[in-house]
Amino acid sequence: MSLRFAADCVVLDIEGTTSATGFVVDVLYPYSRSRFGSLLTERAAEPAVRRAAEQVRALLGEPAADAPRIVQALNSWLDEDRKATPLKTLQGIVWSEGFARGELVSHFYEDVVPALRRWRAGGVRLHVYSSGSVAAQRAWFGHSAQGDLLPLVDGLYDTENAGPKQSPGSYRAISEAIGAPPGRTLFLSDRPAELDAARTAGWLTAGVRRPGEPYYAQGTGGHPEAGSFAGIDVARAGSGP
Ligand SMILES: CSCCC(=O)C(=O)COP(=O)(O)O
Ligand SMILES: [Mg+2]
Repeated sequence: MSLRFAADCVVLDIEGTTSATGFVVDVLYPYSRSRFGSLLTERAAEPAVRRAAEQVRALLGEPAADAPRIVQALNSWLDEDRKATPLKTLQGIVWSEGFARGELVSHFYEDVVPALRRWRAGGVRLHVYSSGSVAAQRAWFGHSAQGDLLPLVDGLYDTENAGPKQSPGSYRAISEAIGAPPGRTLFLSDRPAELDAARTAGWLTAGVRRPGEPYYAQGTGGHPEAGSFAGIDVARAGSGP
């Protein structure tokens, strides 16, 4: 059964929704883990690295934490899959360089790219909102197995420029930035708590529930449910779904 929405734009979660969590955890996480040491020592003076290191110290409540202590904290957050903003910033630096060198190629479920093209051809704007940093998102969409998907995307949002994904205020901030009414904005995610926050902000929601993903057993928490993007029809509000 298809879900039908009248919406002007779609906002996409990545991990568990457009792409497999297993790929992120098995391929991307080890790639960043093995490079944090050199990033935090050899490149500590780079503004983005220095700023993220300060954010880690603040989160730890340890103003004097040195590079090995920061690396230890990052690795334990990786073990927990904690979506801490400085962890995501540092991963984004490492991953973008890996994608640019051709050492990484991103994964999208096979139903995703045809649906993105279909919705966009119908005049629907596409945005991304992920815990992964904007730099990581840009690299992810720019270096997929299906080619460069960035031309399909109108805007990228993360926990730095929008806020935490389980906070309704973040969705309000994105509505403000993209200039679309909340009631004509559809959020697709695998996590019920994110969908709840989006709905509180007045957005349309659909839970994407894919077998094998961590939130599959939990269900969508009462949000409309789709097993893949193939089962989601989006038409611009006013043009009839
Ligand atoms: C290109 S981002 C890589 C995935 C990632 O690190 C992440 O945290 C994604 O979380 P999401 O909010 O998309 O579920
Ligand atoms: Mg997700």
